[in-house]
Amino acid sequence: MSTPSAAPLVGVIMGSSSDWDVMQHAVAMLKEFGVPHEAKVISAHRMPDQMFAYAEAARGRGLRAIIAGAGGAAHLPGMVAAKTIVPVLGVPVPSKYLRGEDSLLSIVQMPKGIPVSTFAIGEAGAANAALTAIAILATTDDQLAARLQEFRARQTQAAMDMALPT
Ligand SMILES: Nc1c(C(=O)O)ncn1[C@@H]1O[C@H](COP(=O)(O)O)[C@@H](O)[C@H]1O
Repeated sequence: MSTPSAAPLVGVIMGSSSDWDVMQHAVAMLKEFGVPHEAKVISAHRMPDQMFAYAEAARGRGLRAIIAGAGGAAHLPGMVAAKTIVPVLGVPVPSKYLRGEDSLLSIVQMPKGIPVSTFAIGEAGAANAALTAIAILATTDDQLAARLQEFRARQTQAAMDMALPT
């Protein structure tokens, strides 16, 4: 589909560098599929002006999906979604005191009209957000669609090959 140096199609943003342990799983999946992407720390709380600028420029820069991860009072995905029509995929990052249940509820309970597609808490959510971004791109990219089908087939085979210690 694209060379790694091509303009990013997917933006991966997170509220803090402390979210990287989780969000790296989204980046790893995008890399595995060869999808041009960028990864940045953007915080609605700590850098609201930069967050607005990022969201406002996203569509014009060619981003087709934004994966936004945050923990605790996780307003980043919703606020980005408020400022762009690029699909926003929200990843709840596990928090220190409430295990990410606060992150999940902060992201998922959006008011009607401003959607954030919300994923599971943690690593699986980050990986699945990337797979959804890839699926969005695959609607107009047959090569990427074929790679996604192969990924699914490998996963099915791995499940069928699972053995139990009997
Ligand atoms: N939820 C947000 C936002 C935001 O939503 O704008 N900005 C930072 N944070 C979150 O604060 C947590 C703690 O951040 P620090 O580790 O930097 O103190 C992180 O999980 C981050 O996503």
